Order: sequence, then structure tokens, then C-alpha cells
Amino acid sequence: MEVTARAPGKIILAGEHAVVHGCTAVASSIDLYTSVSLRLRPEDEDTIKLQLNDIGLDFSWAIGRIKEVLSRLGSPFSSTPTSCSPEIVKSLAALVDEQSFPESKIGLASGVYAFLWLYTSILGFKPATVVVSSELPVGAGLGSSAAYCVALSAALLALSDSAKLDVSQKGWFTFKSEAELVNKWAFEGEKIIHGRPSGVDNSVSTFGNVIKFKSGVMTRIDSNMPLRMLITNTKVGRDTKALVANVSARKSRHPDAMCSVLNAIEAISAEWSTIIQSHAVDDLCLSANEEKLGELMEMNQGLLFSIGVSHASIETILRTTMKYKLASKLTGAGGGGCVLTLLPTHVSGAVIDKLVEELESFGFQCFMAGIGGKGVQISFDHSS
Ligand SMILES: Nc1ncnc2c1ncn2[C@@H]1O[C@H](COP(=O)(O)OP(=O)(O)OP(=O)(O)O)[C@@H](O)[C@H]1O
Ligand SMILES: C[C@@](O)(CCO)CC(=O)[O-]
Ligand SMILES: [Mg+2]
Repeated sequence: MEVTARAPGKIILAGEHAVVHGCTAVASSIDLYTSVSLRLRPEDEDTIKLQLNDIGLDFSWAIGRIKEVLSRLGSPFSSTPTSCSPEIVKSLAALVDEQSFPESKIGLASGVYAFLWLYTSILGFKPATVVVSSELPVGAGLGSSAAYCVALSAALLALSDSAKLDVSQKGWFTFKSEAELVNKWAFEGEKIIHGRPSGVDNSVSTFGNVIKFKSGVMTRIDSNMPLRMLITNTKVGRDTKALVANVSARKSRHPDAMCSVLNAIEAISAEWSTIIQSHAVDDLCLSANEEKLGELMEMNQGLLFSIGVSHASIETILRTTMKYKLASKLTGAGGGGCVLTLLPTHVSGAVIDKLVEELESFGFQCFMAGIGGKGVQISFDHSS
């Protein structure tokens, strides 16, 4: 039996980082996906294989070896989402080290620990082959880690006894009551990769749409505005875990100043959510709303700069889009990664082409994505 799950990436429209500290973020799914195919193999085969196509790494663990390492710590197999303790992360790291993980890619290892934790917790020690491939840039602020954890949890749960799915269904379908379980397991995976995730990324990847997220609670937003965003990838690598930890450290050094900044971001997210839910009665009203969103993005970016998560490459994009009177902000954890530029309805294709050409002349990569589509979906392959 083979199943494929695909989970979308996301953009954060307002409130990244602040959401880790209990403030509101507004986020939307985008139509770029991470896919995970899972094929259970006959019981007489004794390995779990993982193929990570985007980063060009393959792993194969003897089940006996995984059992030997993990059973010393008690079986991880669990029907309810459980956190991976630091002690277990160490054991998982040993299993990954044995596969001679290349030093140059060591920053990617936590994704493999998350795989081992989710796999053994949800499916135990069944032999299988898992293949991961993504349309998202990995580690660039578009929620690649969450899409990876959501797609992985969905595929594993689809073939477990916890989710009672009708495997005869054809084509792509969305989870119903099981989506919450997928989301919770994905959050446990995100914790291994991120350290202290707010949960916004896995929630928007699981449920799709445009959402508001605060203190672990997600609210769907019915956006009544056509939102067009240019996404520019600086191609500067960064690590969400380190950026989130740096912001927390700055908060403990300057609690009062940081509290004021976070409150300002909270107000920006609240206004974002009100504006996109409002109905513009005519074109004049729509362009006034677009102008307000642009200003909110500029303010949000300024505040993100003040908490230390901008980057020279991001500032270059801001300067360039400003020449076209277009507002931009980083999205996701910052420090490099991707920048959003709001493209109001009056901006012509010719202007966008010129902007893209100028941005790409710096070596950046520009693209557009559909905003606010479906969350995670699965499909069973009946031929295998
Ligand atoms: N397709 C993939 N294949 C393998 N590992 C992946 C894949 N996508 C994500 N990962 C894991 O997620 C990590 C990147 O997560 P990180 O949170 O730093 O960036 P992001 O999720 O793209 O950005 P943000 O959290 O700001 O939205 C990688 O180091 C890797 O461990
Ligand atoms: C930086 C952050 O706010 C968003 C990353 O996409 C981290 C999080 O919310 O977990
Ligand atoms: Mg991430």
C-alpha cells in the first residue's frame, strides 16, 4: 500500500516572531507543496528507508538497530502526540551520525531526527520506504519545515491504525476530523526542528486558507480582498531556530522596549485582519485598503528590523521595491530567506516585469504563488 500526502507552504502577512511571544500573526497557505510518499514493504524486509530528494540525501536504517537504540528509552510508539525529550534527540542523532551525515549539510539533520521521531511514534518499526520532495525552497521562510512535518505526519497517520480512513477513495482528498491529529504530530516535529515554534506554520499548512493565530488558537479569516504578492528569495540561508532564539535573548535583555515593539506588531496584525475581511464598495475603497496594507507592511518590517531579524539582502530588496513605490516586508523568520512585496491591483504587468528584472539582476529569485488554498491532502495509490 502506498500513500502520498502533500502539504502547502505559507507566507506570514503580519506578526512573525511576535507570535512566538503570544501576539497575533496573520498567515496564508500558498500553492507550493511538500510531498511525502510512504510505501510499506513486506515484513520480511528489515529496513526503514528515507530519501530526501531536495537535499540529495538517502538513509537506510536496520530496524533492529533503531529498536536497540530507542527501546533502551522505552518504546516511542504512541497513539497520542508526544514530545521528543532531549535525551531521545541525542539517541536519534546517534542513529543519523551512523549514516555519515555530510558535515556541510549538518544544519539539515534536525529534519531527519523529526522524521525518526514521527515515524517510530506513529508507525512503530514497520519496514517502509519514504520519499520527500518539495516545490518550496528549504529554509527560506516559506514554512518548508512545517510543510515537511505536516506531510510526513499525514502520510504516517494515513497508514496507521489511529486514523480510520477509507482507503478506497480515489484522487486527492482532505482530512476531516483527523486533521487535528495531523496538526498536533506536525507540531511535535516542528519542535524538534525549531526549538520553540508558535504553531502558526503547521496550523496553516494543515488547514490552509488565511488564518489568524494567537497563543495556540487558530481562527480562519474570510478574506474579501484580492491579495497579490511578489515573493523574492534572497537565497541567503538562515535557520529559524537560531533567529527565534536570538529574538528571545534580545527580549530578556530589553524586556520593556521589546514589549512595546511586540504590542505594536499585535496592533498591525489586528488591522491586517480587519482590512482583509472588509468589503470594498468600489475601486477607490479597494485602493485605499491596499495603501493601508502597504503601510502596515512597511511598519511591520521596521519593527522586525528593530528586533534584529532583517539582513543586508532584505534591505536591498526594500530599497529596490521602494523605487517603484511598492511596500515590502520579510516573511517567516527573516535573516535572509524570502521577502513579500504587495502588488496592488493598479500595478501593471509591465511594471512587475521591470521590477522582477531589477531584483533578479542582484541574483535574487522572484515568483508569485496562489494565496489561501487548501491545506494538507492525501491520495492512496491503488496500483501498488
Ligand atoms: N523538503 C525537505 N527535505 C528535507 N528536510 C526539509 C525539507 N523541508 C524542510 N526541511 C527541514 O526543515 C529545515 C528548515 O526549516 P526552517 O524552519 O529553518 O526554515 P523554513 O521552515 O523554510 O522557514 P520558516 O520557518 O521561517 O518559515 C531544514 O533544515 C530541514 O531540516
Ligand atoms: C519566526 C516564526 O514566528 C515564524 C516562522 O515562519 C516562528 C514561529 O512562529 O514558530
Ligand atoms: Mg520553519
